[in-house]
Formats: sequence, structure tokens, C-alpha cells
Amino acid sequence: MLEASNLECVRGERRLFAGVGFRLDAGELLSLQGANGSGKTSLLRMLCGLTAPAAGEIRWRGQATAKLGGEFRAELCYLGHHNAIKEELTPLENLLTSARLAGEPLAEDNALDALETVGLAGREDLACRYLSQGQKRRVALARLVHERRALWILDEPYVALDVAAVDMVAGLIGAHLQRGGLAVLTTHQPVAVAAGSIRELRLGS
Ligand SMILES: Nc1ncnc2c1ncn2[C@@H]1O[C@H](COP(=O)(O)OP(=O)(O)OP(=O)(O)O)[C@@H](O)[C@H]1O
Repeated sequence: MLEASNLECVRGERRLFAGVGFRLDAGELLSLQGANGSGKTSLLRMLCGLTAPAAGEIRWRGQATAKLGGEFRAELCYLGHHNAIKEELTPLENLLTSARLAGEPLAEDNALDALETVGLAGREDLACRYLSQGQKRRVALARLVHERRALWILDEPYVALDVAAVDMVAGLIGAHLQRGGLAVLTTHQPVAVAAGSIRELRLGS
């Protein structure tokens, strides 16, 4: 369903990678590995269409994503390295706002349920500026609880999380794969998901 062929990435004066390709089908997860600066985030941004490859092509359901445009983005959930939450808003307000901006408004009950799932029960109404780093990451990740888009692209989802939260996020990803979803993620730690099959792609080697 998602195919990349012969991708090349140039940043400034540097060629970060070339000749990168993979194929990912329903129920599969691609774990991007590589040293700091090897180009993992750059590759994720390329897959989302946020930057164009210097060479190569990305295809979704057999068609070039560059041509699909909005049709492809409607099937995509991208969670960046930064949390993209507003510090002055509460977790509940952040979650409701981001869902509305994504064009898929969330009922308040579902938002509260998502916040409880990510371990933020009792913190729903506190401005995010008062949360710890790991709790802020949980706010960003709460989107995934009710997310049903086919392709999840997650940049270091586990960063700042404790062991229990890593397990919880791995569970969400596993359930997504079990429903026939696809996921591409970067992480510097082992990926343990109970369902689906895991492929690895290492940049810089
Ligand atoms: N717009 C840009 N202009 C110049 N260089 C850039 C630009 N964007 C990224 N880079 C450089 O490209 C390299 C790869 O960055 P990238 O964030 O993709 O790496 P990464 O593998 O995700 O690293 P990390 O593991 O540290 O998150 C870095 O050296 C970075 O400084």
C-alpha cells in the first residue's frame, strides 16, 4: 500500500541518503533506525509530503502521493517530534482543538476517554504548561486512541515516556496494525508491538 523507491534526500549541502526504498502493506510497521542526523525525521517528512525528495517516488495504493495530494493526507496521521500542543490550553482543549483542525471533531466523552487511556485522568483541565514533559507527550499521543486513519507516521513517539506509557503506546500501535493499519516510526529504543509484523530500515549504513 505504501511504497517508496529510490528516494534521495539533500539537506543544505549534504546528501543524507540515496537509493532508499521499501514496501509496506496492511498490518505492517516500519521502524526507521539510524544515528542522530542520519535523516530519519527528513524521511518521515518526505513520506508525509512536507518536503519533496531530490529523487525517487512515494506511492500510496499504487498512485504517486505527489499527485494524490489531499486524498493521501486524509488517510494520514502524522505525529511530529514536537508535541504541537498549546501550553495555555488544557489537555482536553488541545485534544478537541487538534481533532477539529484535522477535520474530524471528537465528542467530549471520547476525548476524556482518550485522556484517561493515556493516563491523564485528573489532569484534563490543567493548562499544559504545568504538565511534565512525559505528560505533554501523552497529550500529543492521546490523538491516537480514536485515530482510524490508515497510515500513522510517528516521529519518536516514545520520547520522554516512562515504561508504562511506552507499553500503552505500543498497545495502541498494535491495535492499529491489527485493524489493518500501517505505521512508520522512528525510535532509538526497541519496538515491541504485540500485533502486526515489524520491518526495519536503517539509514546511514
Ligand atoms: N532545512 C535544513 N537545512 C539544512 N540542514 C538540515 C535541514 N533540515 C535538516 N537538516 C540536517 O539534516 C540532518 C538530518 O536531520 P534529521 O532531523 O532528519 O535527522 P534524524 O535522523 O531524525 O536525527 P535524530 O535522531 O537526531 O532525531 C541533520 O544534520 C540536520 O541538521
